[in-house]
This record gives sequence, structure tokens and C-alpha cells, in this order.
Amino acid sequence: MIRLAANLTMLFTEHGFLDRFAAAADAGFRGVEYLFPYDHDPQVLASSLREAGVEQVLFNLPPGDWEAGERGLASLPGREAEFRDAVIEALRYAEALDCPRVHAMAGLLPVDADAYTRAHHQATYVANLRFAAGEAAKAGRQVLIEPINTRDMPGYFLSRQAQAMAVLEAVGADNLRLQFDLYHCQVMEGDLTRHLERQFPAIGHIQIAGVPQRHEPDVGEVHYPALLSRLEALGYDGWVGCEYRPAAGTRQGLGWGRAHGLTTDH
Ligand SMILES: O=C(O)C(=O)[C@H](O)CO
Ligand SMILES: [Mg+2]
Repeated sequence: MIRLAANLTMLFTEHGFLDRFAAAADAGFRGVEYLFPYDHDPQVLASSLREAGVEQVLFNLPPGDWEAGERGLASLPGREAEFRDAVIEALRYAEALDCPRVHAMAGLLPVDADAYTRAHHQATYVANLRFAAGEAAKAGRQVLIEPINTRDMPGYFLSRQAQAMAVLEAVGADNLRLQFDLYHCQVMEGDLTRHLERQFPAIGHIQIAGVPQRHEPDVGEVHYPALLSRLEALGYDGWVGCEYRPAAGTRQGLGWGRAHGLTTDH
């Protein structure tokens, strides 16, 4: 059975953030994810989860200075101490929210990155992820890495599926897994079903959105019913994060998810 999680950073933005948990539950979601919990006391978030009766299925490590354009620390040489602090902070929140997995964003390459710079970022990335996976393993949690398309996020260090699989192999930690965002994979590479099948053993979390506009999954070029039934046939028992910008209102756009327990009625 496909379990859908509402991405509260993008969905239910008609409500204040802490009211989105109940709004998601009311629409039929049993899990939630969002980018960053750090603006809120973990106990406040934990009670929002409890009161709404939803699970926290994912959030991201602190990403550096997001407002200044930073998009993660994991591959950035010279920022290793900050990354380690980010891991500890994320795991503190994961404990409070009972969240099984956290996403470590890779960070951006400099525009004029040469081969040496890329190699330095790669070595830093592997070493940082080894640390993160080691700390997370002590708490029984997973660390995820996600290829992100370079149209939306120019310069992002991790942008292709084969690159991610090579990093997972280089680190070699059982609890370091792939955050397979089908939207990004379609933008960068396509061939979604074969990527899903090839990489299935490494997948720790799935995210979906329509392509190219990142609206509802039923808006655009990707036929998600086929992909979700392939996912079920493969025996996927994780969560599918709905990480898209509603074309109109969140509830109005949930019709695509009726087969998976979502409701559009008020
Ligand atoms: O951008 C995405 O698709 C993600 O899932 C990251 O976690 C946030 O940028
Ligand atoms: Mg994503």
C-alpha cells in the first residue's frame, strides 16, 4: 500500500505552519515531512504530530545560510565542524519527533569549479556522510542523500542518480540511503521506471511532483499511477512525500490521491 506524506513546506500553506498538521490529517495524510523544523521547539512540533495523529517521516539537516542561498553543507570543504553540529542538531530533533530519517543536503559547487575543486567536494562529502551515518546509526536512524535537478538548483553538488549511487557505495553505510525524488530524476534524466527498479534496494524515501511545473502529480508529463503501482509491485513499504506546489488550493488539488486515501472535500 502506498503511504503518502504531506510536505508541509509546500502544501497547506493556506494555514499557519502549526495548523498544517491537522489540515493534512483531515485530508487523509498519515505522515508529514517538511524542510526544516528548527524555527520551532521540538516539543511543540511533537505535540502537533500527536494531536493530529500523523507521523514525522522526514526533514532536512540545517542547510547553512538558506536565506543567503546556501543549499546544504555536506560537500563543502572547510565547513566540516558546522556540518557535524548540524548532524547532532538534526538527530536531537529526530529523537523528539520520532523521525526515522533525515536528509543531508549536499551544498553548491562554486560556479567555476575545476576538477580539483570537484574532487575536494567529493572527498569532503564522503567523509561527512560517513560521520553522519555513524551518528545516526547510534540512534537507529537513516541519513538520506537526494539528487536535485540543476535547473531548480543551479550548482547543486548532487544532481544525477549514478553519482548518488557511487556516493552510497563509497560511504558503504547500511543506513545511508537514497532520497529518490522522481520530479528531479525526470527533469535531469527521465527513464523513471528503470531508475526506480535499478535503485530500489538503495531507496530510503520517495518524493513526487508533476513535471515540469512541480504542481500536483497529475499535472504534467509523468504518469504517476504507473510508477506508484510499480513501486507497490516492488514491495516498497516506505513513504511517498508529496513535495509539490498546488496549482490552485491544496485540498482542491488532492483528487489525484483519492486512490491512496486522500480527500478533496472540506
Ligand atoms: O528540493 C527537494 O526536492 C528536496 O527534497 C530538498 O530536501 C529541499 O530542497
Ligand atoms: Mg525532494
